Amino acid sequence: GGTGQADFLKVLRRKRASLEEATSAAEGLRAAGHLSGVRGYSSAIVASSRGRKWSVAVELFEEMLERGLRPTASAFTALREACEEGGQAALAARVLAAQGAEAPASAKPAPASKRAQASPSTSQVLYSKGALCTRLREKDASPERLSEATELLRSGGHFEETLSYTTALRNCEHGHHWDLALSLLGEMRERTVEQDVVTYNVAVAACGRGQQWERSLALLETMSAVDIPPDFETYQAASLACSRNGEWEQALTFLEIAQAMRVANAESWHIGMMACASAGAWEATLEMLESAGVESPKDVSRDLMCYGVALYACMESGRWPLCLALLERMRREEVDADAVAFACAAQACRDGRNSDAANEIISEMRLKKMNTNVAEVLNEATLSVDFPEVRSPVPLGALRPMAPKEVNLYKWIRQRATPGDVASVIQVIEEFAEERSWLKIQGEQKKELLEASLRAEDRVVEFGCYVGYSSMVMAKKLRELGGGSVTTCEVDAANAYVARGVLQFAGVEGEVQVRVGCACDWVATGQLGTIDFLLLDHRGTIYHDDLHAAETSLSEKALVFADNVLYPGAPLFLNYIDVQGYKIEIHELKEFKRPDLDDWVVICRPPPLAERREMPESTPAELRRLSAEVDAISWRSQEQSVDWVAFQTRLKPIFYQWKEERGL
Ligand SMILES: C[S@@+](CC[C@H](N)C(=O)[O-])C[C@H]1O[C@@H](n2cnc3c(N)ncnc32)[C@H](O)[C@@H]1O
Repeated sequence: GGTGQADFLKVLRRKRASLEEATSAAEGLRAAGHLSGVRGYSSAIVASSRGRKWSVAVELFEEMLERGLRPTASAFTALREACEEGGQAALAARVLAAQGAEAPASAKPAPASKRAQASPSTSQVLYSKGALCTRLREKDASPERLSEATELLRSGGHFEETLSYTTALRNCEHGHHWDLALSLLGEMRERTVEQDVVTYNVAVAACGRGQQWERSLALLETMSAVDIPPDFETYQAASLACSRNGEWEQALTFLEIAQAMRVANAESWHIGMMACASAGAWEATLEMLESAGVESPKDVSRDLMCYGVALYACMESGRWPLCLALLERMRREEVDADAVAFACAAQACRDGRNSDAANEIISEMRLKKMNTNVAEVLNEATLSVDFPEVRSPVPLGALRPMAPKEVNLYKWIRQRATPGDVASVIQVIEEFAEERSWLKIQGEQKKELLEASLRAEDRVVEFGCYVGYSSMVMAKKLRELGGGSVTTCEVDAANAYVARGVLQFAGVEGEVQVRVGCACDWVATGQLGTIDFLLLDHRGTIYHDDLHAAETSLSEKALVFADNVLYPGAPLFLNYIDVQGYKIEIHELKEFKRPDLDDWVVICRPPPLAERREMPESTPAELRRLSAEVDAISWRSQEQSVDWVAFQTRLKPIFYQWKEERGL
């Protein structure tokens, strides 16, 4: 007695557990009645596959089929992978065949000749866990849409362990769906999915963001009832919850508890100070400045951070003389003020009609070569991009050195476009490219072709997100068509953060998820889900490699849409799709805002699953040389200006000859 479903599953999941231990855990599940329905079996199959006990997983699988039960999609996938890993290719093929067979599966798995049919598109539509969780971030999602997303997560077998629930809760936090977060928390308990301190921390945060600070407090009590001790993040989340609701005194109470329990740190202290400052409690803020380094956690000192918050509090409450005194004291204590600190003081003086003092501060800023546009500095200090994948918001200022043009674009959008109106954001980006500086986006003719190529319910994967322009074009089009999802990979973290900010502003964060990293690494994780529409727009000279890696995820109706095939050029990709037997369509058009540069967009369709081949062993030397040249000029173009037109004049005849030879 005493051992619950979660404990047995834990044993099954453990890679180091022996086969005997795993078999008796499965026995334990059966004895306790946890193997009665689809969900119980499927969780056990997923767990034993993760733990590399393919034989246990297969046994459970056979048992399910005998009883006329159909495993969940993730059980199928996990089992197939476990069989493949265990060198059981024939078994893996049988599992695949059973998945392709009509539901519910019959006792006898379908013959292997049905294999080609067993692609994901013949079974139920499978969205990746990430894509479904992303929907929970939509702030104005209807209850029906939210419950559809959670139902898809459940039936897709994505809700089998702690981490998936926690991810969903985190997304609920960002979508302000505190009620859904609480109900998922309850569901975890009912289904005996293990809860940990992180699960509760996220739930506390979700209530806080949903303006339900009292429920946050109630959760702290639940934690002690279920015997999960809070950690420093719990108290931070709780005091942030209070802070968001203007309850600064309550926030300080949590700070005190955290300090008494020795789990407070500098971040906790700053959250407390900000709670006071933003609620207008300037005296309390200044008191905290005094106690910094004295009665505070060890890692706190009277530094720029504390002074900055104090200056902000005094500015907000109109105390300009205090601001001047603070600046003076910073000088004495040799704490260097930054642009934001100066700007707070200058703004306070202006508000107090003391323009002499304000001007003096501004000349000091000028001497230090800081931006002297006070409003702009303050505005940028309050702008940050905030999304579930990072623990705390990323301030725009931190992104500026890495992506100055893109940060300016983001600010442009915030000033000119309408929040939540994706069409206006798309248009403002085009205007920026027209009026300020060129952007490497799929505008004009390319945009039209992209829109015309999408189909309802397409699960789009994009390689090369940049600032999210094409992702938004697709999300908007998919909305018009009635549904679908976009997952986009971006290797440059600064671009990806800007993109997330832009997507959030446009109100499409529920349909688009940004994955930071190399496209091929994301493919390797298997987390991109099934792909109906693959958009290649990252680096032409590696399209063929990344396409090959993604091929096993392509659905039967999959289309590949490749931009920049002629300019700057993707010769090895052309060769690849030709040799592999793709159906190829070439669209001749112009590069965005470059009427002097021709380009090709290639739309192609992979051969049926059964006919797909390995990577060709050799490619013609001429093409490889061409590809190396494209790489070289592309790298050079990042440092200096290059003559693209001349380069094209040389390249074009080779591409057109290739095209003619194939009658395309
Ligand atoms: C032409 S831009 C994409 C434009 C975007 N599709 C649009 O139209 O709005 C190419 C982007 O791909 C990114 N990139 C380059 N190599 C990559 C890789 N291996 N994986 C993911 N992203 C990559 C670059 O950082 C750059 O932001």
